[in-house]
Amino acid sequence: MTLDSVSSTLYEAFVRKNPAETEFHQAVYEVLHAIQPVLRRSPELRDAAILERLCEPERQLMFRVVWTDDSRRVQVNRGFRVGFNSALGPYKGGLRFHRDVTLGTIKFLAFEQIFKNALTGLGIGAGKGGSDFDPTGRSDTEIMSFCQAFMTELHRHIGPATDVPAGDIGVGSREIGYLFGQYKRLTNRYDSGTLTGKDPLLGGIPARPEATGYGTVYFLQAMLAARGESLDGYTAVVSGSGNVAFHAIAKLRELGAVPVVCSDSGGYVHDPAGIDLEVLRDLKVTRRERLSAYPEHVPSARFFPGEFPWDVPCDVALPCATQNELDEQDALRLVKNDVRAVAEGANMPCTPAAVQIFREAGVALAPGKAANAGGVATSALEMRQNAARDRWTFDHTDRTLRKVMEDIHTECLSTAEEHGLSGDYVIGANIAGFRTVVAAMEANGYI
Ligand SMILES: NC(=O)C1=CN([C@@H]2O[C@H](COP(=O)(O)OP(=O)(O)OC[C@H]3O[C@@H](n4cnc5c(N)ncnc54)[C@H](O)[C@@H]3O)[C@@H](O)[C@H]2O)C=CC1
Ligand SMILES: O=C(O)CCC(=O)C(=O)O
Repeated sequence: MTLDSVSSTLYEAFVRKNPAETEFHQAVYEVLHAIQPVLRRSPELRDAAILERLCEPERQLMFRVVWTDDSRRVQVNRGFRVGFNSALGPYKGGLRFHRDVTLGTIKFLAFEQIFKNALTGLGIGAGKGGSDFDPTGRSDTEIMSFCQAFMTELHRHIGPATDVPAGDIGVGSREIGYLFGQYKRLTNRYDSGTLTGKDPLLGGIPARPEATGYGTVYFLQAMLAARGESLDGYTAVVSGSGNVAFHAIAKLRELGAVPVVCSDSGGYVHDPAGIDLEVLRDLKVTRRERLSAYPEHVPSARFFPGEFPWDVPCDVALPCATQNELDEQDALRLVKNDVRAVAEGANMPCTPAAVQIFREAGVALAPGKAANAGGVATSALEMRQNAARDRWTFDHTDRTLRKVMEDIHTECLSTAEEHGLSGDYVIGANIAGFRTVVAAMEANGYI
C-alpha cells in the first residue's frame, strides 16, 4: 500500500508532528491510502488543507487521576479525552481503561471514530478517552473509587450537546454507572444524555451491550449474502471474550454458525462443539475469571495458553479483542485454511500487512470502522431515547441496529464499486466516511 508523492509528504510531516504514536500513524496511513482516488478527482481538497485539518484533533485533554486503593495507598493515573471532529455533532466515542493506554492510543481510536460515526448517518462527531488505569484484579470499590476520581476532572468537559462518552475495553455498564453517578453529583444535572451504555435502570437503551457484537455479525451476514453465501453451518473463530466477542458469539450461534474459539490475553479456548454461552457468561461476565478455567466446565474443550487462535480452520474470522492482534502470518494461515470472510469487531485488529494479504486473496474483509459501528450507532439511539424521555424496547432497538448495519454495508459496497474496486470494503468504508465528514466540514465553513 503506497502513497502518491503529495500524500507521502503530508504523511511524513504528520509523523514528525506526532512522534512515537505508531497506532495513530497506522490509522491515518490507511485513510490516506484509501482516499487517494477522491483526492485525484477533487484536487481542491488538498488546497483547503482538508487532510491536515482531519488529522489534527480539535482538542486534547490530559489529566491527573488520584484515587485510593483498598489498602489506603494513593494511586496516580493519567486520564485522556480527545475531541477529534465535531463537524457532524457532539464528540462521541468510548472510554478505554487499560494499562497500555497512551495519548497515541486515544488519538488513533478517536480518529477511527470520525469515519465510523459518519457512516452511521446519525449526526455524531468523534471523540475517545480513557486511562492507563489497569482494572485487572481490582475490587468493586477500587473500580468505583477510580471512576469517581476520573469523572471529577472529566465532568467539566462533557455534556449531552458537547461530548458524550461511553464504554470500550475495561469499561462496561458497571463503570458507566459509577461515572454517571459522579457526573450527576458534581453537576446537579440529572438528565441521562451525557453518557451512553448505561444500565436501562439509569436511562440506558436495551440492546446497547449486544449492539457492537450483533452489528458486526449483521454486517458479516450482509457481506456473505452479497457473495451468495450464508452463515448457516459456517465455522467461526472469534478472538476476545469481552463485550463485543461475547455478543458476536451469541448472534453467530443464533444464525446457525458454529463459533468454536474465543480468547483472552492469556490464550484461547477451542471447543469443537461450539462455545457454550452459559459457561462463558458465568466465567467472564459474572465471575470475571480467566478463560483458562473454561475446560473445567466443558471437558471436551482445550485451552491454549499464550497463543493466538488464527491457525484454527474456519470459514469466518472475527477479531474482537484489540488492535493489531492479527498479523501477516496469521492472515496467511487463515487464507491457507480457506477463510471466506473476516469481520473486525475490534478497532484496527488486523495489521496493514494482514489487510493486504486478505485483499490479494479475495477474502471479504469488513474494516472495524464499518463492521463495529453498531455500538456507537446504538449509543446515538440512546441519546435520542434520552432526549425524548422515551423508552425503546429491545426488539425496536435491534431492528433499527440491523437496518443501520445493512445501510452501512450497502454504502461501503456501492462506494467501492463507484471507484472501480468492487467488493473492497476497506476502500468503500474509508471513502464513504471521508466524503460525509468533509461535506459537513465544508458546510460548517471549514472550521
Ligand atoms: N464496547 C463497544 O461497544 C465497542 C468496542 N469496540 C472495540 O472492540 C474491542 C473489544 O472491546 P470490548 O469487548 O468492549 O472490551 P472488553 O473489555 O469487554 O473485552 C476486551 C477483550 O479483549 C481481550 N484483550 C484485551 N487486551 C488484549 C490483548 N492485549 N491481547 C489479547 N486480548 C486482549 C480481553 O481479554 C477481553 O476479552 C476493542 O478493540 C474496542 O475498541 C469497538 C466498537 C464498540
Ligand atoms: O458507543 C459509543 O459511543 C462508543 C463506541 C466506541 O467506542 C467505538 O465505536 O469504538
